[in-house]
Amino acid sequence: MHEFSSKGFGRRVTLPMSGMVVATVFLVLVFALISAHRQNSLAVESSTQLAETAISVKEREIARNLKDYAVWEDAYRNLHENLDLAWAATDGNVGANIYTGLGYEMAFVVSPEGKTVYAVMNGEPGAPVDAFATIPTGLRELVARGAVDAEPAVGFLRSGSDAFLVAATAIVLPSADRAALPPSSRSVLIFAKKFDAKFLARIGEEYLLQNLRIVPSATASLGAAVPLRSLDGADLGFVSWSPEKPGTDLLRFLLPPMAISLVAFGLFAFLVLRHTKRSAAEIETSARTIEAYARTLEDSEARFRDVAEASSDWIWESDRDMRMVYFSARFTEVTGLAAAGVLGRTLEQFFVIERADEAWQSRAQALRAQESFRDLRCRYHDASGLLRVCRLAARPIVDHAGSFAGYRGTATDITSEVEAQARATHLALHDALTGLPNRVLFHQRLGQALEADADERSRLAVLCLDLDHFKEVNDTLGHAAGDILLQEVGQRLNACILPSDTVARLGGDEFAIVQNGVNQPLEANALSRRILESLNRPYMVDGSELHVGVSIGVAFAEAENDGADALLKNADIALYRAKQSGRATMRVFEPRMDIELQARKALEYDLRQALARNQLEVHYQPLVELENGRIAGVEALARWRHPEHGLVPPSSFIPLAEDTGLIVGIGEWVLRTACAQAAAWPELRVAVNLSPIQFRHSELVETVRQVLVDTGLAPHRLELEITESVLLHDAAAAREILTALKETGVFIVMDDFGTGYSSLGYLNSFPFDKIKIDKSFISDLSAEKSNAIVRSVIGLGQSLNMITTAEGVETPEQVEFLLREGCEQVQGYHFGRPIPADAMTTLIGGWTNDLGEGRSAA
Ligand SMILES: Nc1nc2c(ncn2[C@@H]2O[C@H](COP(=O)(O)O[C@H]3[C@@H](O)[C@H](n4cnc5c(=O)[nH]c(N)nc54)O[C@@H]3COP(=O)(O)O)[C@@H](O)[C@H]2O)c(=O)[nH]1
Repeated sequence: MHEFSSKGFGRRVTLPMSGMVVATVFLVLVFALISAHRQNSLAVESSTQLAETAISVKEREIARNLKDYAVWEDAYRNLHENLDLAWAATDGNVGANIYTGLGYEMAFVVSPEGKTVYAVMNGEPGAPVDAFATIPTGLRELVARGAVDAEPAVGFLRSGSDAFLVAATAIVLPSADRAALPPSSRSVLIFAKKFDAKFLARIGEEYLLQNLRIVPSATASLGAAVPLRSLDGADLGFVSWSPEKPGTDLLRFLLPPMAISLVAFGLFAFLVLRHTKRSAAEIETSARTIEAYARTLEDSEARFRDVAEASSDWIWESDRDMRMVYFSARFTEVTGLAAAGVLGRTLEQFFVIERADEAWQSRAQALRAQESFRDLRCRYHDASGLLRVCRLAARPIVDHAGSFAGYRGTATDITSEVEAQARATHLALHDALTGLPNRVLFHQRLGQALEADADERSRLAVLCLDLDHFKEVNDTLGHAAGDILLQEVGQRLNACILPSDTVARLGGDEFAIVQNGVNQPLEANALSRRILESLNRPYMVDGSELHVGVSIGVAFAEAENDGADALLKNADIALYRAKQSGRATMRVFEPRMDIELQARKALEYDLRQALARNQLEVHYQPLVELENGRIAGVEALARWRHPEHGLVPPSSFIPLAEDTGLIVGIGEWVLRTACAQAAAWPELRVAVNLSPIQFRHSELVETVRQVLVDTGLAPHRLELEITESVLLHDAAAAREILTALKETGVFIVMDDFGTGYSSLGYLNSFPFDKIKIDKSFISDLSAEKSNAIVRSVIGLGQSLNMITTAEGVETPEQVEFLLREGCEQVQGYHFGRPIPADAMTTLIGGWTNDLGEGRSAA
């Protein structure tokens, strides 16, 4: 495209125009100046001629006047033949009148002998003046010529510093033949006119020559001059004047209006140019805009081409019958299909509209109504036969008549997007570790199931599952092993359910199942049994055989229950109850469970306040040496004096304290209180129970050490009772802690021996000082089996050099049996119930050695 610019316009139009204007002005000026100069020159020329004429006239005039006096008979008689001065001067014939009348300053009569015989100087006749002395140069030659010439000889001669126009001629009779007269016989009359300022002024007036004057040189001329030369060629100066200057006058006349016209023209030209320039600039702007539009259009087309070819979209067109008539090149690149093979097929033959698309109906309607549509999701088969997903958008093509002529639109292959979306949805709804539905999907499924009618709802059961001892697997074998275990659990659960059921991992070791059973609650029971049986089977993880059970809580949907959350909560309460019931079991939700749970929560709340409000107490139960009946020590047992419920036994709040972690604070408080109390008693030992939770607490050893220091109790007077469960968790760590505790000097007691695994290995490999036989064996001593167990434990203690204590001794028969079997210590109601510290202080003071009487402390 031709570039149009205001600069270019300036170069092409403004400058030539300005040049022409300047050239015109210059030419007019030059012509005016030349013309003025020529006119001035002509004026000088003509005034010079005039000046020359004037001089010539004055020459002729002096010659004529001279001749009038010289060619006169009276003059011949009185000035030549006889010199009659009276005639000349007195009579005034050739006297003062020469000056006053004719204006000649000098008049001389020179005799034939060349002598000045008469002179009139400035109107004074008869002055003895020698003409040749007055006019020393050139006069003789002039006189000589005048003497012979028919006409007076005229010329300019200098007298002093003045120039004179001098004329000389012979005095003759008018009738005389000059040629016949010898020159030597002639007297000559001379007139001289001084060329002074006055004379020149008069000439100037006559001949209109301004400022006529004599100047010494041409350079001093007033503008025009003619030289004055004497007859001998001597320089007498110049007659100069101020010639008229019509050219200059003309210029003076012309230049101002011309200048004004020029300025006006220049201004006009400037305005025209400026306007033109502005117009040019506007045109240029327009041209640029058009150019920019054109470029934008080109860019847009290029962009469209690039986008069309570079994007995954392809462009398609259909005719009014929806038959495909055009595909862009991208179509083949994306689908692998040849456009020719598809052209001619209808839109709906190639694209299958996805009816699952939420808004598909309105979009499909728009398509049929020949309106614009977008986001119409379709499927199609690519060249390899794979089903792919694309999104269509199109606008109707309208022909010149305004009728629908087909569609033009884009198709975007969104297969990857849809797949990614599906993956994301799966991830959002499934547990990454097990692949099971997660809590979100579980809620969706449960919600959907609950939307069914009352009949179907009554078949619905929710099972909440929690693995038993999973935390221990995680803690001992690490999280990787825990993950493998969870995956295995997921697979086993999946194997237990029916396809209509949903099993989900809610988090950690919690799972849940939505079961659709025709015969509820039978089917839920059956499923629970299957799960208990399946999950109880050992797991092989990293070459180790692991055992984890599962606790199950089941809740059934009521015809009008409160929804998914309520159902799940009920199942969770039932699960809690299953856990409380010793794990590895199932419980079905009952409404009272909820009440109990609420009560437990209230209790938990109160327990949190108990320590701060001094509601806890320590009671002491004596430990008696069976052989001599003396009190060997006391067991410190926690009590909670609740403001409303009265004295709460530890069995009601210790498990709660353990579940909530409050046991750490409570346990330390019991330890400190018991040690402080024991320090006040004589050489009695005090036994304090350590919860497994306390045992796992990292600061246990330090706490014990510090309490002993603080209370001043000798370490050997403190017995710490632990149960087997402490050892189960992490045997190595337990050994380390027990050893550290042992090093402080305290006694370590194995409590409730016989209730757990009762591994003899524990007794051997851990530093126990005492074994306490659980009261369940003592109360059952009538049974043969219990007898045997108690006997063997006593024997074991003896062989391991450990003290054996039997707890829960209530009858003399039991005492007798234990005495017989060699049991060293006893504890039980037979000897005394747990009592407050004051009562124990009193009891210790009054205690006798009377075993036979079996006095009770309670
Ligand atoms: N971690 C802690 N545990 C504690 C603490 N205080 C108590 N406990 C544990 O609570 C359980 C129940 O204790 P308690 O209700 O005090 O019962 C003790 C005795 O009263 C009871 N006992 C004693 N003699 C008899 C008897 O002849 N018959 C009978 N039925 N019961 C009797 O036995 C309990 C003491 O048992 P043990 O600890 O195994 O020696 C109990 O397990 C306590 O350990 C505490 O501060 N921390």
